Amino acid sequence: MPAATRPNLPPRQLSTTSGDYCSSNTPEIRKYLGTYGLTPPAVESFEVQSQRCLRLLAMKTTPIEKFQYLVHLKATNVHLFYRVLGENIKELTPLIYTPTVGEACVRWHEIWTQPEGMYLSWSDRGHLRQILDNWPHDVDITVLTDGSRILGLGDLGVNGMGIPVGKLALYTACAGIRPDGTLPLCLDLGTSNKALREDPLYMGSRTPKVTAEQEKEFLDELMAALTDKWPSIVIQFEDFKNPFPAIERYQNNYTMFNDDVQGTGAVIVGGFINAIKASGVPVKDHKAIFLGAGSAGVGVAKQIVEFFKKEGLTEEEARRKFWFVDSNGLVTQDRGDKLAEHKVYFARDDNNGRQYQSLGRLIDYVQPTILMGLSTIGGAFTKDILQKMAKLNDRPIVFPLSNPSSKSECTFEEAVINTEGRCLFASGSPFPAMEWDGKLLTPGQGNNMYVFPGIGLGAIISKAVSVTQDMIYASAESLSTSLNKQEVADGWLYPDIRRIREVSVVVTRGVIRAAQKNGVDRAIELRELSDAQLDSYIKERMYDPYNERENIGDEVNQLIATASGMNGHANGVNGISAGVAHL
Ligand SMILES: NC(=O)c1ccc[n+]([C@@H]2O[C@H](COP(=O)([O-])OP(=O)(O)OC[C@H]3O[C@@H](n4cnc5c(N)ncnc54)[C@H](O)[C@@H]3O)[C@@H](O)[C@H]2O)c1
Ligand SMILES: O=C(O)C[C@H](O)C(=O)O
Ligand SMILES: [Mg+2]
Repeated sequence: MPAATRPNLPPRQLSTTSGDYCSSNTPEIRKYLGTYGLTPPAVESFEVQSQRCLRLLAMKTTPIEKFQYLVHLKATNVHLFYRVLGENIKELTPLIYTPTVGEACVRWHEIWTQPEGMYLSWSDRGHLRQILDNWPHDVDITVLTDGSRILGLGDLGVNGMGIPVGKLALYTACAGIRPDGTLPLCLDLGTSNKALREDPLYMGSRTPKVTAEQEKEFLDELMAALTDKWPSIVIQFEDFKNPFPAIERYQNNYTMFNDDVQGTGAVIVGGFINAIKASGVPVKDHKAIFLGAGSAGVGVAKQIVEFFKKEGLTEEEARRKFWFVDSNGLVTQDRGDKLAEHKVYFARDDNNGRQYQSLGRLIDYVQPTILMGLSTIGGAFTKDILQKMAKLNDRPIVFPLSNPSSKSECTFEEAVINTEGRCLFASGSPFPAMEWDGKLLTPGQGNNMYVFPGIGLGAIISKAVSVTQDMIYASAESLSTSLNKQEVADGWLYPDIRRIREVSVVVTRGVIRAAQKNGVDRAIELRELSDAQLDSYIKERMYDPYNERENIGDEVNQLIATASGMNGHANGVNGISAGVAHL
């Protein structure tokens, strides 16, 4: 076949990142692009490409090398990346997200190779709206961090960019938000991490973190700029050290939510509802100890209060079911230190002057049915602690939720062994299944990845003006109903992550219905749809990498179609795309 020139086509800059050299491009596409002869001759199917990706991945020996390969794949062939991810979601999520993303953030300044997302610095204030014009796409959703509390790893400054990037990849993989509708955003407001500031490879401002007041001023400008540029944008706050003022400050005026407080609260309630059922203990008899009284711990407890209220408890009865422990011991009203505002609601006043410093002693005193960990203290649920829980309860509820794995309060194996296989378990980071007493036990993963994609998609599709408490709670309830018969029969607390796209549809529907109930939806035509119709509507709007051409881009399709005397897309042109969508 003669190598073709590019008849009737304007000059085009070829690019390695837009699929111009993709091995699935047919000879016709290669000719039109002028890449004929510049790639190996085979025209490859997705299966073959995928096989190569998985082999390449298997050749990488460390999680961080695998992470880097996947970053490269996303940058060079985005649809292939999402196909491979979608088909191997259980295996690959721990590589692009928690726990590997934790190590990637710690080493971001060493492993960075290519730009992803946007960085906005303190010195940019006054110009944020202008800078947003540099972003080349229309944005549906952004994940925003200042890097100040990355997982349980502390302040990592602009190294925290890995988190918005990872979360948004899950928005696409789990809820089908178009990749080019996502904006990872990292604020460069200085960092309290002295070692990073002094590291020659660090890529952020080498100044201490700005004050809380200055950060508010910056965020006020940013929220206005984002919404001016993209009026329907959904803004997710992530991994801020002190996120409490942000929710109160912005939730009524912007479509925003804080994933660590609200998303985490919802995902834990979702699994918790199932754990309570499985425990056999009536709601009124449960008592919970929380190790860690930070944004996530208090966020989770507040959502559980809502659940207890729906189950018939008064707010006062619900509130009194919690005992919080922070780095100074049991959170009480008479502890002698000034409690942070968010802890006051749960501070105990019935401790008779006793200040419990040790978790073990507190367990003896409270006799809890539930033990939650959001403390960032890896291994805090020791053998002794777990055995106490097992002695007190037939089915102790044990949720070590801190991330990444190294910060988990215990592993699944430790929990199973020390409770003789009886615990109802969910952890923030993934752990492998294990055999116990001839049975395969599978751990639940209580990670906000089960809900944030559906909260975001629900807010986008309903065009919500704000994200209400009812929308958050609806995501939890919907999640708890999304298990199939087999998962329920097997005693799982969360659905199989391999079904995450189906689960996200259920969560999205619940979120949209709650937006409608609260009257914050602007897409009011959706109110008329039945649940089945709404589900179809949601699915139709979800990005599906199998329906995308192999990265040849609309521009090239258009040119091919035009050159062939056809209108619109290249579907059917000389068989060019006949197979492309399903190669
Ligand atoms: N599973 C999930 O989906 C999920 C979601 C959000 C956060 N998290 C994890 O939860 C953890 C906490 O996040 P956060 O935003 O609340 O952080 P935070 O910094 O606001 O809170 C940490 C809390 O732990 C307490 N703490 C620290 N050392 C302690 C000790 N030795 N004993 C008892 N308490 C101690 C602190 O006093 C504070 O109350 C992180 O590891 C994060 O990765 C998990
Ligand atoms: O990022 C995660 O895996 C969950 C959560 O948002 C966290 O901060 O730990
Ligand atoms: Mg987080």
